[in-house]
Amino acid sequence: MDTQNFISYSISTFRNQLKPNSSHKRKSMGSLLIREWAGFQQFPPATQNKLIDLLAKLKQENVNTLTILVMGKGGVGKSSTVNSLIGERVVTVNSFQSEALRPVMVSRTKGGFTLNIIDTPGLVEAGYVSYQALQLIKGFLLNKTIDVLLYVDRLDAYRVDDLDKQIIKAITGSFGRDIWHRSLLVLTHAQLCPPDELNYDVYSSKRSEALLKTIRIGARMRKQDFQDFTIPVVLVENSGRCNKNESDEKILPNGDAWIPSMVKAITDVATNKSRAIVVDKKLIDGSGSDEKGKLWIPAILGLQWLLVKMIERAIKKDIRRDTIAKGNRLY
Ligand SMILES: Nc1nc2c(ncn2[C@@H]2O[C@H](COP(=O)(O)OP(=O)(O)OP(=O)(O)O)[C@@H](O)[C@H]2O)c(=O)[nH]1
Ligand SMILES: [Mg+2]
Repeated sequence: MDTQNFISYSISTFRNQLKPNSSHKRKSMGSLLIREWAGFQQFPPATQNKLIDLLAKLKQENVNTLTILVMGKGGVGKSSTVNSLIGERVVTVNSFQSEALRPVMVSRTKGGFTLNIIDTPGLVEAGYVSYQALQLIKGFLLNKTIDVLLYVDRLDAYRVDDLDKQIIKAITGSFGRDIWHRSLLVLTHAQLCPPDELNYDVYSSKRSEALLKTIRIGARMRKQDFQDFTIPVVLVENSGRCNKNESDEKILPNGDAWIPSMVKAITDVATNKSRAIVVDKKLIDGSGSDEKGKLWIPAILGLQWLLVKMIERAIKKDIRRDTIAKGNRLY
């Protein structure tokens, strides 16, 4: 069988396994109950076909499970993106306040393939990075392996600021720089009319470049290292009012059917030869991540103490000298 035939054979075998009348609704994996991916049937047939081909490719690469972590600031569309990807309303979306207080993992299975998506609370609290949220996320991820990170922000925000950089820094400090090799930049609210009559693609790439630069600076990556791999950018429109093409697929203003494009980008990252992020005790405690700087803290504190002592001694000497001089003047 030549390569082309082998690929067609694998895809058709996989298609048969994916037929909708799979007998059972739930599968037991140890104590974890994993549901059949019912939301898959909600996608239009054109999208389903593209996704089946992508899942078949993953299977060829022996990837039977994919665990996707979704992180970003509050209210940027993390949960909505999870719901769009699964094709069901599985996590709560809230318009008026930050909703998720703790991480939630949603698992779905189809034809022997398991998709785990972890939705997380927003990483900002009262204008600062929420280290409490990060701690919660790290605790939740203990003993899990992250295949792909979706770092979510909005396409229709026009600025990047220091807070964005601090968030990237905090993620890098928690999970190590390598997490960015397994990442996608996901930009929601992508059905927009760019300001100042800018062309849609020009506007999107300007916004993407600004955020990618922030990731590079926040993760303290050298320009060269950053150029050696690219963080794919995926545009997403979660709104129910998203435009559709003639095949009923949700499309962006540039005509791209974004759900299959996002799954394709996820598939590429999952098979990009970099290592998945294993969240073990060492990483959680900081020694395995980029928090190695913490080891310097006792030495720095010691040096500070020495400095204070030296200044104290100098002041006392000065006072003593002053008092003797005053005494000499009195006599
Ligand atoms: N128009 C539009 N609205 C969106 C999109 N994504 C999310 N929203 C809306 O933005 C609001 C916040 O969405 P969520 O998905 O709850 O955002 P989140 O990042 O999960 O928020 P937290 O869990 O609070 O951190 C909701 O009103 C969503 O309907 C999008 O792509 N387009
Ligand atoms: Mg949410």
